[in-house]
Amino acid sequence: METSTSTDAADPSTDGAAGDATARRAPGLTRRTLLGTAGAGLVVGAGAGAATALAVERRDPGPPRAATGAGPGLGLAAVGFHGEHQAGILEPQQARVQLAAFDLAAGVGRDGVRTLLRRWSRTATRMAAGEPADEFENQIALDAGPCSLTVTFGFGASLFDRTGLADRRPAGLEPLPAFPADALDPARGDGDLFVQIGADDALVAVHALRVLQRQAAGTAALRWQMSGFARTPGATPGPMTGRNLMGQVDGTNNPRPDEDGFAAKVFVAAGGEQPAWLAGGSFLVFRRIRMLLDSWEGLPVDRQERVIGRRKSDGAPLGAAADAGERTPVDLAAQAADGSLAVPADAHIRVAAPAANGGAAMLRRGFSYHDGLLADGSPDAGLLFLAFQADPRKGFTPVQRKLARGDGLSRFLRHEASGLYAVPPGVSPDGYVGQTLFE
Ligand SMILES: C=CC1=C(C)c2cc3[nH]c(cc4nc(cc5[nH]c(cc1n2)c(C)c5CCC(=O)O)C(CCC(=O)O)=C4C)c(C)c3C=C
Ligand SMILES: [Fe+2]
Repeated sequence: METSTSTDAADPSTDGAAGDATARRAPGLTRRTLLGTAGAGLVVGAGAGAATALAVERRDPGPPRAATGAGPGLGLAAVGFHGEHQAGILEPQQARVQLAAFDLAAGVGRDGVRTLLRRWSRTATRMAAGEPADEFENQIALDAGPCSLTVTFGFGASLFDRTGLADRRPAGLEPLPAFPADALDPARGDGDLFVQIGADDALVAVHALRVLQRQAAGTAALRWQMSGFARTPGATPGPMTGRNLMGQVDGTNNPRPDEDGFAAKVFVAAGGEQPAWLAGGSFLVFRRIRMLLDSWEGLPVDRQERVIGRRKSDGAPLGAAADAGERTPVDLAAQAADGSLAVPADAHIRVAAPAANGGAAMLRRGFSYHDGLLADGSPDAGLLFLAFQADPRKGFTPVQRKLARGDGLSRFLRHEASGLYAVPPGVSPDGYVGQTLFE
């Protein structure tokens, strides 16, 4: 059944990196959605393979979240695995994420990785369509639909040495520099292969990770794994940008897919400095950033707002009118009643702004985490910072250099793990992720 899912333009004013209405498809493919089949009364679950085969070859996140809300629509929404770019970059953030990195087993080379990537791609295609996962199906998500599952793969710098492909390693994978106050645990960062699994249901996300992990047995083993979360679709009366664990509206000033130069900020261009195999791909910077929440929550709200440079209630920039909103343009020259800068000199948005960093920009798509308590009783909680960009040497690195030195927010943060990955371009229906590198 064909559907007429409404727009091809994304609307980042909603609660994800790229809004709720992104609709793309691989060239030559029809747009068929699970919701379309659901309209005909079809029940979709992990065991409903034959019935859902219709919906495999396209990428479509389904209807706007506001219309979907909670309930069956949430489970039925599907994002096809195939497309120009990998899924999980432009789509709105799902409620749950699993992040993991794998290291190759000793002696595994290019052929072994190629075989694994073929299997992972085939299985990710099936799971994204709500089909059972090949031979390692474990029934964890048996009754659920795909819940907007996306599986996004990345390659760490070490993969290129281990597979004899050092000459094809992108310049953008140059290791990130050490930043002041970094307290990184190497065991929880980097890795040969990386995967970001997003879904609007925790079981669906964990199911996908378990399957990929078992498929990799003998070829690659988990190096680290982390779980994160964001706002559940339908939790707010209407679509809105989500909040982080500091209570701030977070994600407002992300580059927007409908703005000039968006692709150049986020995706690797053909014919540029990066190798041809990565054209249409991206780079992903990952940082596990713990928030010192006990200190933060002891700060009065007006001081919290000056640390960021935005109002906590609605995310409007400081210095803007009372009826301003999150989308009101930031005026960095605005003055408070006493003549001081309304957005202080060390406010996070002033220090991080592209205008203050030679235009450096990135698409932030972070998730919160809360993993219990540390030995001192403080929460082990914060942000799994994820930022897609065309070149980290022009995006993340210069911005983080400035933040580490002069950002008022950094007093409340600890960077505890880090990873940098080349994210290959999207996959064609008869191909596999990383094919342009491995063939
Ligand atoms: C190096 C890049 C960045 C890191 C690391 C980072 C960490 C971080 N940020 C917040 C909360 C907010 N960040 C906001 C804006 C913002 N942050 C960055 C970059 C990094 N943040 C940029 C480029 C921007 C946009 C600046 C601009 O152009 O205005 C905001 C404001 C709302 C928004 O625009 O998203 C918040 C809130 C936390 C909590 C955090 C680490 C845990
Ligand atoms: Fe930030």
